[in-house]
Amino acid sequence: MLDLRGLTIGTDAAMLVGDLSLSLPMTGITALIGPSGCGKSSVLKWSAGILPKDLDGEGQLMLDGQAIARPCPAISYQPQSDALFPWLTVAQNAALGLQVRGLSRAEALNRVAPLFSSFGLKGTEGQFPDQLSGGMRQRAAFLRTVVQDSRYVLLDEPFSALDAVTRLRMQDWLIARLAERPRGVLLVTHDLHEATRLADVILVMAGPPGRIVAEIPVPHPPTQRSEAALAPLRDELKSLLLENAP
Ligand SMILES: Nc1ncnc2c1ncn2[C@@H]1O[C@H](COP(=O)(O)OP(=O)(O)OP(=O)(O)O)[C@@H](O)[C@H]1O
Repeated sequence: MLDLRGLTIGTDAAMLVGDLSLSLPMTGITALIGPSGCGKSSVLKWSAGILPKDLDGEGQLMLDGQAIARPCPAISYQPQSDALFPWLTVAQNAALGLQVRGLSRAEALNRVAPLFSSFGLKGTEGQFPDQLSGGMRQRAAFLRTVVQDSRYVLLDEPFSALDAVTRLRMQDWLIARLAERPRGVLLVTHDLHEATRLADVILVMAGPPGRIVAEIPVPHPPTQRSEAALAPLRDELKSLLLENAP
């Protein structure tokens, strides 16, 4: 279990996140939803240890009950944009997270090479990011994130730039990858269909200052969810978001 306790983030002038706590189980997806600017990305960035220098963050991160320092190898983070470097090939981009963690370039490239096929990227190894479709870029970014084999993954709106069909395919693809290798995922999204389709638990944030106002378990396992069955939950989430709107 990954526990975030008493997180407060602010600038000299304003509190952006106020005394926020959340728990991430070892497996399954926890969605974090809330209005723009309530602090979702800042919570992820602080947890990943990359909060911008002009923000102050105070809080505790606990892994299986032990306080841990950030950044922590057990946690990987995928920022809002796919953040692929245009001057590196897809393989070099995918290997980058491992290099940051201390592997040589050759070792890192060897580690990612066998994964291209299951990530739907076979044949793209030597291409550059701008030669890929949006869905392929997201998969390349996701490959870079998960190849680090961290137990927890923080995903900031990973599918928001994709068209509706590609988004649905990528959601199914994410479920399949997590079934192969279970991890605890914290997924920031603005899309209530995506949250109810993928998540086991939905955390609703309000703010500023950012805080969690509801924690809602999603009924049925992801493979047994129909649009109709999830409609009342989406209505509940909409009401919560509107009630707590700034
Ligand atoms: N580096 C920064 N310096 C000062 N204020 C910042 C900085 N980064 C973010 N903020 C402010 O912190 C608040 C929370 O931003 P954050 O990006 O975490 O929100 P969010 O909920 O993820 O928004 P969105 O859904 O639009 O991505 C916003 O008011 C934003 O303007």
